[in-house]
Amino acid sequence: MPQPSFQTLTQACSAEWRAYCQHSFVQQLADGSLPKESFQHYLKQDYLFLIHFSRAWALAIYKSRSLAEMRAALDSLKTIMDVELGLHVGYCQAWGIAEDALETLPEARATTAYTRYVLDTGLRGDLLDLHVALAPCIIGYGVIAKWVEAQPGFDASSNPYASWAAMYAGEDYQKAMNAELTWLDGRLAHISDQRLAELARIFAEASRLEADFWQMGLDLAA
Ligand SMILES: Cc1ncc(CN)c(N)n1
Repeated sequence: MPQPSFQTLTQACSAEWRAYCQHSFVQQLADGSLPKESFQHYLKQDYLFLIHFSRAWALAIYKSRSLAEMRAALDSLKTIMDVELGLHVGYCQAWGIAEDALETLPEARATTAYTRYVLDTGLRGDLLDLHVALAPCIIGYGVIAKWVEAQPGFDASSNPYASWAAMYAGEDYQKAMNAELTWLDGRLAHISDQRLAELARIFAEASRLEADFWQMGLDLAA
């Protein structure tokens, strides 16, 4: 039997992974038909989401057992704080929403559910539990953005969400995603079947919460 890897997790949770990666929010993003209000609602909640995910990566630093692991988690934290949050602030400024107004937005239930699930999983589990809970986020968006850009209906010159896709398909984000894939593949290679089953449950739940996050954007849900 081949060694377990990140791909083993996506295969074990194929329904949840597909429902997340091929959600209608993503499909509408790719063909440019996503209503602007849905994207705005999503992106404002994502600003709040990223603040909590920064906390989760800070927890990964705390739970690390070596300097190499600490540096890897710090790199992911910096990708969120320096690359992703910058894109969100830029979009919101163009819509006339200042950064301090974003921080005081009320959190939608989907934002609270997902972020607190990941933080709780990391607090009660070990570093691998935490990384698996974070994987649909960091790896999923890199995969989704490449898929969006490869769609025949995607036209970067007219699609209103092209800069969103470009950031996640771009070099900095893809580098962070690949570093996470390498780390996960290395750690998953030697685990037992029982541990794999535990981690697959975490991965499935985090993927389901990602799909709920897209749905929150579509429904403009509070
Ligand atoms: C909900 C969500 N999931 C993932 C990502 C990509 N880090 C994000 N910005 N937002």
